[in-house]
Amino acid sequence: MKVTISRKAHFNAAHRLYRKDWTFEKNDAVFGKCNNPNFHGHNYGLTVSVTGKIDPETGFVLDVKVLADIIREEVEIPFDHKNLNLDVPEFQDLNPTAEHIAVVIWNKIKKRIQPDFDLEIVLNETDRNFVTYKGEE
Ligand SMILES: Nc1nc2c(c(=O)[nH]1)N=C([C@H](O)[C@H](O)COP(=O)(O)OP(=O)(O)OP(=O)(O)O)CN2
Ligand SMILES: [Zn+2]
Repeated sequence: MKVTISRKAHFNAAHRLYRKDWTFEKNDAVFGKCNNPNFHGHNYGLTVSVTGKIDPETGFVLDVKVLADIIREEVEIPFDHKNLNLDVPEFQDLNPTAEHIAVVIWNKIKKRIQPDFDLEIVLNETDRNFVTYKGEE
C-alpha cells in the first residue's frame, strides 16, 4: 500500500528570463517583460510530495519533519531572498523558468530521499501559474 505525504514551502527570489547567446531584441521578443535586465521577483510556492510504503513500525512513509529539513536545506536556504541568475550556481547557465526551477528542485530533493520513493514537485510562480515535475518518464 503506497501513500503520498506532502509538505508546502515558499521562497522569494528574483530572476530574469533570457538566453546569454541571444540578442536583447530576440530575448525581448520571446520573454517580454520577464527579460527586464534589472530583474523582477516572485513569491514562489512549493509543494513537495513523496509517495512510498508506510513503515509498519512508525506508521510514517517519511517523517514530515525530515522532509521539512530537506526542503529547508536544499531549497529555502539556497534560493530564498536570492537572485536566481546571479546567486544560485544551478542557474548560471540555465534559464530560471518555473520549469527549470522545478527540475532543479526535484534533482536536489531526490538525492536526499530513499530511492524507491516517488517524488513530485509543484512549483507556483504566481497564484495562477504553476508547473509540475515527477521525474523523467
Ligand atoms: N512556461 C512558462 N511561461 C512563463 C514563465 C515560466 O517560468 N514558464 N515565466 C514567466 C515570467 O516569470 C513572468 O514573470 C510571470 O509573471 P506574470 O506574467 O506577471 O504572471 P501572471 O500570469 O500571474 O500575471 P498576469 O497578470 O496574468 O499576466 C512568464 N511565462
Ligand atoms: Zn518571472
